[in-house]
Amino acid sequence: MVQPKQLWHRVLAVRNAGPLVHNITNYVVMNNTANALLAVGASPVMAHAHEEMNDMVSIAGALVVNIGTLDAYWVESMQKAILQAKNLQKPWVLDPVGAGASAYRNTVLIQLLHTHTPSVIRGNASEIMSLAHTSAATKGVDSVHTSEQALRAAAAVSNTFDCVVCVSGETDFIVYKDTITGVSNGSPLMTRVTGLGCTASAITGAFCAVAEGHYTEATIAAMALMGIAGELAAEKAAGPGTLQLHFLDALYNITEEDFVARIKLSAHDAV
Ligand SMILES: Nc1ncnc2c1ncn2[C@@H]1O[C@H](COP(=O)(O)OP(=O)(O)OP(=O)(O)O)[C@@H](O)[C@H]1O
Ligand SMILES: Cc1ncsc1CCO
Ligand SMILES: [Mg+2]
Repeated sequence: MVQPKQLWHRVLAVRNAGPLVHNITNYVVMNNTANALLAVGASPVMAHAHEEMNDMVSIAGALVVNIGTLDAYWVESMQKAILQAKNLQKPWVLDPVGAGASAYRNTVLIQLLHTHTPSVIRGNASEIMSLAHTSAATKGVDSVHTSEQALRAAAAVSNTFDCVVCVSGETDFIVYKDTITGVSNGSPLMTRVTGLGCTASAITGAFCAVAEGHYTEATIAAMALMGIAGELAAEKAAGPGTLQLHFLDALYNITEEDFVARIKLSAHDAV
């Protein structure tokens, strides 16, 4: 299994390189996501005008596509950006927010996935199960399943699209084909702040930008950083409001000592 120190080096790589991450994301989370990217040392840009998709992807280290607040114009932006990522061989991360909640979301997801296979898909359990057609149940953008329940679906999606799949939850599972790594950090209070899953996907994009193709390890490192920062923040927070503030500070201030002492990794057999 990957060593905590190796993962820490990926945190440092993001801080040192400061990659630009191009996000096409939802109205709800744009500000939190941009601030979280800055806190880990990356540079965010949120953009969706058709006219600038090619230029923006060409200067970015990674593209993150999040379907949280969809409309037809944005879908075309997403397709243009994904095609440019394909042409320039840049990593792209898909956050299938609300997969299964509407027929429109499902149709768009199929279009995006067939435009070019993502490097990583990061979603909650219900979203990943919807992508694998193993369940149609969701509660909008929130999961009604545990991440363990989505493991078989995650493996199926990874095999179908030949990409890394991360299912978040109490334990985050990072799945690539038959390799499954669990990250059991985090706090239940994280589910009471909107868009921390979207933040996880954006940070995964930053880690992929400096990963030189090692997207599984990049995703494990990003999810461990999310979880540990969430734990550190929850220890100081009085509720969701202050969790959000302490979370950004924890992302920014986290040390190798915190990271290595707190990380909870596990290896799992194929399901
Ligand atoms: N019960 C839990 N215990 C600990 N950590 C959790 C728990 N549930 C979620 N997390 C952490 O919260 C973060 C967001 O994951 P979550 O599964 O809530 O995403 P999501 O449903 O896509 O969120 P959103 O749609 O609001 O962006 C991840 O880093 C995950 O590890
Ligand atoms: C609440 C919400 N609705 C659409 S996107 C979003 C942010 C969390 O996914
Ligand atoms: Mg989500």
